[in-house]
Amino acid sequence: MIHVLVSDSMSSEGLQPILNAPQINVVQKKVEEVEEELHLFDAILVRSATKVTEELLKKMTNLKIVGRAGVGVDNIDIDAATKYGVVVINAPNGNTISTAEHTFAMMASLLRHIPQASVSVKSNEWNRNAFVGTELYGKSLGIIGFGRIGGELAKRARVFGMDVLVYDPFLTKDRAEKIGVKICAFDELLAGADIITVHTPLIKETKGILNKESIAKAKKGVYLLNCARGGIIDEEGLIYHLKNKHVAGAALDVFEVEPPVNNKLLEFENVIVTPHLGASTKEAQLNVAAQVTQEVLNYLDGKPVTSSINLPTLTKELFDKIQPFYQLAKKMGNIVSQCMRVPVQEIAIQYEGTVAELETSFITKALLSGFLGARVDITVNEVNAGMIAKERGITFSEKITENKSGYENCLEVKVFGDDQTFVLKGTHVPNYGERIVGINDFNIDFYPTGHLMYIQHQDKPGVIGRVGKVLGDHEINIATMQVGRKVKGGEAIMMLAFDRVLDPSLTKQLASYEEIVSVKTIDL
Ligand SMILES: NC(=O)c1ccc[n+]([C@@H]2O[C@H](COP(=O)([O-])OP(=O)(O)OC[C@H]3O[C@@H](n4cnc5c(N)ncnc54)[C@H](O)[C@@H]3O)[C@@H](O)[C@H]2O)c1
Ligand SMILES: O=C(O)CC[C@@H](O)C(=O)O
Repeated sequence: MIHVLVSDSMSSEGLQPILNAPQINVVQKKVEEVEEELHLFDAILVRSATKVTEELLKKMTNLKIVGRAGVGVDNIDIDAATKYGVVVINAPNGNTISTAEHTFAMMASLLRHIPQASVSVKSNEWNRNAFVGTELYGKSLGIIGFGRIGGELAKRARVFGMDVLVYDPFLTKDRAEKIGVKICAFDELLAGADIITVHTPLIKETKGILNKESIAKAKKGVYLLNCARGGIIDEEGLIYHLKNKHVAGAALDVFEVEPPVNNKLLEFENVIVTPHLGASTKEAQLNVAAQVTQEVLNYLDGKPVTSSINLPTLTKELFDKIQPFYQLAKKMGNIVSQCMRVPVQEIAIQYEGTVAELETSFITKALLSGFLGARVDITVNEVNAGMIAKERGITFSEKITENKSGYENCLEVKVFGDDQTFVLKGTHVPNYGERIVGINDFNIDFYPTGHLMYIQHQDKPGVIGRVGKVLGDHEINIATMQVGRKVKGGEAIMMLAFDRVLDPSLTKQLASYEEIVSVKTIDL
C-alpha cells in the first residue's frame, strides 16, 4: 500500500485521480495531526502553508516525493530533500493566469483606490473627491522578473496602453520583442517606471531587491506591487518610503511573515492588501492540484516527471528510451562497487553510440547511485547521488566518445581507487537485454542479475574443474558461467551466476588456491 499525505487544502476535483487510485491510501490532514505516522508516507502534497523542513524530512523516512501544488518552492528545503533522495516537483503553469490577473486587479485597484472607496461607501459616506485616481493608460509599468507571470501581466498592460519596462537578467531579446516590452538595466527601470511590480522567485539575489536604497532611485510618487513573495520588497524600506511619501501607494498579496502580525504596513491608508490570493481561483486550484497529482502518480509508478526541481526533466518518450540504460548503469555502478572494495577517488563514465544521444546526466546519476548504494546506508538515488559522491570526496565525470565498441551502444565506467583501477563495459541489446561485455581488459558477455561470483585466476588446466568441484561439494548449482582470457596461459576471469546467496566461507576457500588471484561475490 502506498501512503500519500495531502497536508494543505487542495481542489478535491484535482485530487480525484489519486483519491481513486487503488493501492493508494490518501490522508488529508495537517502534518501536526499525523506526527506518529509520518514515517509511513511515500509522498506529501503541499501548497505554501506546510513547511517541508529538514526536520520534517528526517521524520518522513519513507518519503519519495514532495509535490508542490503551485510555483514557489521556498517553503521546501530543496537541499535537504535532495540530500535524502526525495524528488521535489511543482506545478509551474497552473496558476500563472490567475496570478497575473490578480496582480492586474491589484494595480487597477491601487491606482483607483477601489478598496478604500468600497469601505467608505459601506460606511455610509459618499466622498467622490477623496478617491480621485490615476489612469493606467500611458503609464510605464516596470516588471522585475519576466517569467511566466511577468509575461502574462505585460500582455495585459500593453492592451491597456501601458509602456512596459522589464528587468530580468535571463530574458532574451526575442521574447521581449515578441511581447513588446523594453529590456532595461535595474536602475534604468527604477528611474523610468511609474508603477513597479516584482515577479521573481524569492532567492538570495532577489531578497530585498527593492529596499530603502533602490526605492530611493525610483520616481517620486511611484506605486509598488508585490504579488510574488514576501521579502522581495523589503518591508522596512517600503515603510520608510511610504512615510516620506516617495512611494504613493503599494499593493501587497504577500508578506515577509504570513499571516502578517503587528505589521506596520497594514496601518497605511494607501497600502492595499490581500491574503496571498494570487493563485486562489477555482481554475488555478484545479490546475495545480491536477498537475501535481498526475506527476506524483507518475513518479510512484516509475514513470518520468516533467516538472522536477531537483532532477533533470524527461518526456515520456525520452524516459522510455533512457530506461534500459538507466537500469544497466545502476547495475554497473553496483557491480564495480562490490568488485572494488577500497576507497575510491574518481569515477569516469564514457558513452558511445546511440546512448550518447540521450540525457546522459541522468544515466550518470543512476550509475553513481548504484555505486554509492552498495557503500552507504542511506537512500541513494538519482536525486542525491551527485551530492553524496561530492560529500564523500568522489569526483565524477562523463564524456561522449566515438563508438569503437563494436556494439550499437556502450557505457564504460572507469573507477580509480586506492592502488586499483577497475573498468566495466556494458551494452543494451534491443529485444535481448542488458549485457556486461568487458571487465578490465577482458571481453566477456553476461547478464547482470542475481547472485554472481567474479574470479580472477591463471589460465591453467584444472582451475575451472576445481571451482566446479568446490561448489558441487557444497551442493551449489552453477546457473551460468562465462570465462575470458587475453592470452593462453595468462591472466583469466570467470563470472558465475547462482540461484542463491553464497556463504562467505566459500569465497575464502576458493581464494586459497594458488591459481586463483581473487574471488568477489556480487549480489544485484
Ligand atoms: N501570489 C501568489 O499566490 C503566487 C502565485 C504564483 C506564483 N507566485 C510567485 O510569483 C513568482 C513568479 O512566478 P513565475 O511562475 O512567473 O516564475 P518564473 O520562474 O516563470 O519567473 C521568474 C522570473 O524571475 C527571473 N529572475 C530570477 N532571478 C532574477 C533576478 N535576480 N532579477 C530579476 N529577475 C530574476 C527569472 O529569470 C524568471 O524569468 C514566484 O515567486 C512565485 O512563487 C505567487
Ligand atoms: O498555494 C497557494 O495558494 C499559493 C501559491 C503561490 O504562492 C505559488 O507560488 O504558486
